[in-house]
Amino acid sequence: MMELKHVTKKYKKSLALIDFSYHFENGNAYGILGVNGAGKSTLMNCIIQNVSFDGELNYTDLSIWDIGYVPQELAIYPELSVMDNMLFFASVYKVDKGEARERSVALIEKAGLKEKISTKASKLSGGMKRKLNLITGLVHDPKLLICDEVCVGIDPISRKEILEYLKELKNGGLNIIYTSHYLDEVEYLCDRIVFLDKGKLVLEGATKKLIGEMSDAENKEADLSDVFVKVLRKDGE
Ligand SMILES: Nc1ncnc2c1ncn2[C@@H]1O[C@H](COP(=O)(O)OP(=O)(O)OP(=O)(O)O)[C@@H](O)[C@H]1O
Repeated sequence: MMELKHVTKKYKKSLALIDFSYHFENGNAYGILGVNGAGKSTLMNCIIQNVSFDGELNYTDLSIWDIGYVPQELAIYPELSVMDNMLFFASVYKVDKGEARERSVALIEKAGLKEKISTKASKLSGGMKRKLNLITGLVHDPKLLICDEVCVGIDPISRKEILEYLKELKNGGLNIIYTSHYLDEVEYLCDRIVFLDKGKLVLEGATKKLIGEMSDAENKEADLSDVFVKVLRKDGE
């Protein structure tokens, strides 16, 4: 799908990503994990070329138009209705008008927002805004969906529905790069995990394998949060 080689992103006062090299392969959901400030959003911003960086980024069988990006900060238009937000994002991606309408209605229904289809985004609840934010990233039927903390503020039932939907899309061939501090989400959805620490890739591996190794080592039923703590907790913490 794409390869990053020696990618480094320097902001004025910080090195957010340091010499990051990784080959993202088709058919996977990748979880990007790290503590606050580890460089997760920066990595995503490099992948969608939202920021300048040093190093190489090569998409192999996709283009920037095949990527859907759902940012951590809401990126919807408050004065536009739910439907018009969808149609706006579809037009950005040059989706045919008829197709855009059809896909938008289907996604709005899937997100449980059918009754709000004509409501201005500003009048939605926080969780509904999040759902709209997510489905705008899917309106052009991307090959890769990048999700940065998409379930923050969403109630547990809707969160479960969203994750099940993402899993369904993944099983249907959508590649996903996902970051969240809710490790149960990442464990459920992601086949592989990339751990970042202070901008550096410190470990990557298959989710099940990492958890299995941890279970053996600790002689208990471990989960992804055990792996996270083991990999990223510093001595003395
Ligand atoms: N636009 C920016 N200008 C300056 N520094 C930035 C900018 N964006 C991020 N940084 C810095 O880069 C580092 C990595 O930030 P980033 O947002 O990528 O981390 P993160 O892992 O996504 O964190 P979080 O889990 O809190 O969202 C931090 O030190 C942050 O302060």
